[in-house]
Amino acid sequence: MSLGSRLRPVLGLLPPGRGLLVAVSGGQDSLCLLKLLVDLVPERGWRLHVGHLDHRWRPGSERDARRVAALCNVWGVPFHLGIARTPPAGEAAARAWRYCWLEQIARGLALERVVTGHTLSDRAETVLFNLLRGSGGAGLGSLDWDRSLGGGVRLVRPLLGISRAETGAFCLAHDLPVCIDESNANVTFRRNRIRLELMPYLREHFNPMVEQTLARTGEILHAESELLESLLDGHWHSLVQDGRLHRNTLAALPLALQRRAVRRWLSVELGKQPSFEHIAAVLGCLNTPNRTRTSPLAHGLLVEVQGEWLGLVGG
Ligand SMILES: Nc1ncnc2c1ncn2[C@@H]1O[C@H](COP(=O)(O)OP(=O)(O)OP(=O)(O)O)[C@@H](O)[C@H]1O
Repeated sequence: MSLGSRLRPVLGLLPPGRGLLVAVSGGQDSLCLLKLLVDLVPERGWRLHVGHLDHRWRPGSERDARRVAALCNVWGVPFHLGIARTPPAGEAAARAWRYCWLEQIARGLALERVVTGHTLSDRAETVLFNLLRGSGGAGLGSLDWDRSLGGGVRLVRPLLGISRAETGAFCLAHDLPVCIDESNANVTFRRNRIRLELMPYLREHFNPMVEQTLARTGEILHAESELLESLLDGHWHSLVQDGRLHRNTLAALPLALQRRAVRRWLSVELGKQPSFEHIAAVLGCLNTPNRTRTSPLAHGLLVEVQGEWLGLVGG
């Protein structure tokens, strides 16, 4: 079956006539995505735009931008370029900058969707990456088809059912000018080691379909995580008041929801994801005497028992 036909079942995420900002790095996944979408424009009537970000991480990075711009010119798709003023320090900063820029451009052009070229292979690698870091279901299922990017813009990943091997073959068959990112071969990055060393090992020695299997695990865990989050939503109102957590309400929840509640509460109050140890420390205060305190969690803040409530105080 062609990749175009494989995409059909998920086209509901990209309704006809909508404005789409396609994030194109110039690599094989996003070029494949762009070509598939361009071919569908006559039928779907989308208003397509392309966004490319130059991190300025390596000399000559502007070459990738020129290549993508040239292709957009040939295909008649408006091209937008974001250039980092100073190169982002690391992957996480780069990702935050990319999504923030893409959302702003999309909003400025009144485009409802940002579309990225994440594949089934990315999803499988994310499951492994987060498993090795010790994530729970939310982290393992974090890469999904569709989520809010903020500002009324949604982030859609239509290639999550298609592997990197397939996007590579597609680009070859259509003679697309794929940009090679040499940093992808650098195995000092943990993600690259998973892709280049761990995944081939697992494929050879454990399961030839390991990518598909892990991607499916990600899909299952995402749905289960959504269910738990919606159950938590139902309790939130009685759990949290004025930034404090109600101890007895928390204690009455099943352990899985207790952990999620504390995780959500601390993420909001601390502005960062808490560790498992922090969550356990807070749950350790469920039956302790008044004024019991945890050790400091972050930014010099710790959790204190305040009668019926758990609150954050400076250490
Ligand atoms: N420099 C870029 N310019 C435009 N889009 C990009 C750029 N880098 C990545 N993207 C978009 O993000 C997709 C995923 O890229 P990549 O796997 O390198 O990012 P990631 O950081 O691993 O993803 P995530 O943001 O989920 O962590 C690409 O297919 C593309 O759509």
